[in-house]
Amino acid sequence: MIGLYTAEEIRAAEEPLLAETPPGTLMQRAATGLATVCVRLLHGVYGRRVALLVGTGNNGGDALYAGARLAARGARVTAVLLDAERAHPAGLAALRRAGGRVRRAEGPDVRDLVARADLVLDGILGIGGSGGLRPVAAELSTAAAEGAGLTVAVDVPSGIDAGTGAVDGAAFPAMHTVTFGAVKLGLVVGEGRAHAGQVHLVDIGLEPHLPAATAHQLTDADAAARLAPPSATDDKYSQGVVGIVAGSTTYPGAGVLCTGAALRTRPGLVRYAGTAADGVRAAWPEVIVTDGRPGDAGRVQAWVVGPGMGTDAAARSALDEVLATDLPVVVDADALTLLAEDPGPVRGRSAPTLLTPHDREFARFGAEVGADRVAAARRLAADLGCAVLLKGEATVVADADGAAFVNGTGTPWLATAGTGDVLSGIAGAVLATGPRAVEAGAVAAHLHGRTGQLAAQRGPLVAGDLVRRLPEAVGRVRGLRPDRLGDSEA
Ligand SMILES: NC(=O)C1=CN([C@@H]2O[C@H](COP(=O)(O)OP(=O)(O)OC[C@H]3O[C@@H](n4cnc5c(N)ncnc54)[C@H](OP(=O)(O)O)[C@@H]3O)[C@@H](O)[C@H]2O)[C@@H](O)CC1
Ligand SMILES: [K+]
Repeated sequence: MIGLYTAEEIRAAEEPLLAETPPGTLMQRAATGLATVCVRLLHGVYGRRVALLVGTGNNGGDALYAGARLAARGARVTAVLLDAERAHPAGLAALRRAGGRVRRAEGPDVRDLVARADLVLDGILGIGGSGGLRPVAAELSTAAAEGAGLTVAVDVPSGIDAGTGAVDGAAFPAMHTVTFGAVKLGLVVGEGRAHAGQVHLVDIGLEPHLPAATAHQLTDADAAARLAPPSATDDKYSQGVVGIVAGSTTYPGAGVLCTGAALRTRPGLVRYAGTAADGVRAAWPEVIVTDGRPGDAGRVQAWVVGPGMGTDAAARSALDEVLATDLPVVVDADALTLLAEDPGPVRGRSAPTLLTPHDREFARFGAEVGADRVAAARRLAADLGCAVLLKGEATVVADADGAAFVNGTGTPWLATAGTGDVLSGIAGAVLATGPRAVEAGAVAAHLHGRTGQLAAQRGPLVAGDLVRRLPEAVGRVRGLRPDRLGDSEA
């Protein structure tokens, strides 16, 4: 798992490291790592035009020292100082010694210089910044974005809140972010994610001083650990039997997609109860189907309730029946609308419970999501005493105790009808294997995103494509190559 940290946690970890290393060591480590990534991204630097946007803090110092290294290798480097009197003096001297030039941000033609650069390094603000970019910095960031060159943020894209990903006003739009010591939470969630682009982590020796992270991102290996193949002793009942309460005569598709997703994720046994029974039976002959109540479906290890089920009295009664069991439950879509009216049945549960709202469903529980998506998910989870999966380009999953995951595999192609039904089916299949609800949500979001990426390789995707590609996506997450059989992997 990749630990995700706030600016305060990073600062606290830096303190002892600064005390035990000679002055300037950490900045040199940061600048060296930064320059190395830039050389790689530029495929060589000789003769390339590099513009450094330099603020008043150590973030600007990093940019100046990295610029000095690039200048020493033959790049044509110009530092653009946002406040000429307060730029990092030693960094400035190093850049000049290496042959770099220096300009004031307000100077004539600076905008053109930035727009024409092959590489623009954003050293305006790091983790010491607060609020959005001031006007001149904002204008130069726009010039960088409109230019043809690479945009690379130093540590964090200036103008984003490193701890939350919130953007208050303007922020630097980076294609890449080279971050030091540990991945900041704000680089992977909310608006910060879009501004950070691809994140590169540079080791500056911080790791031994970092606290245990309270927020994480899963890797494929982490997700694979929850998607293990059945063992030789497994039978159809022992792999986690999932029960699906979804779809209706009006919306049979939601039942078909949700059931199919559960089946394709964990095909041991899936049961279905609801009024889309005919559609589900026709689409998935492998599923045990009843058009009765959840209790008529037979024994399960986890329930998924909600997609397309409607919000009438029968739906409420089915939801209450499922929540009254002592089994793990995924609550999605229409069931969330019903639950928001009276969340009582969730508050009293002790079995793992995962709510999977999008922003509008989230707001029905009493408060808008706002710019800090991790805090919002944690708040609702703590309030209801269950896990909350808040959908988004970077889906956040939080538990009542504050443990949180930010998904790294999302793709905008997933913003299409029915993909949520697929996600809840996957989550139910994972939840039936026995993890904590927050972990099941994180694994489901990871697999759902990977499946979306896979399906989108062939162009626009629809939710049914996800269901079809799920087995291959599970294999890929587990490290299987599509052209090799599982038994040849050893
Ligand atoms: N510590 C370490 O060991 C290491 C740190 N490292 C690096 O240092 C970075 C942190 O450096 P930092 O603390 O100097 O803060 P930083 O983010 O550069 O900027 C603060 C300055 O900006 C100003 N300012 C604030 N908001 C503003 C705004 N909206 N618009 C305009 N200005 C604004 C504020 O001044 P103010 O104007 O508020 O008086 C202040 O002067 C970190 O991200 C990493 O890159 C690495 O080298 C590794 C080792
Ligand atoms: K920056």
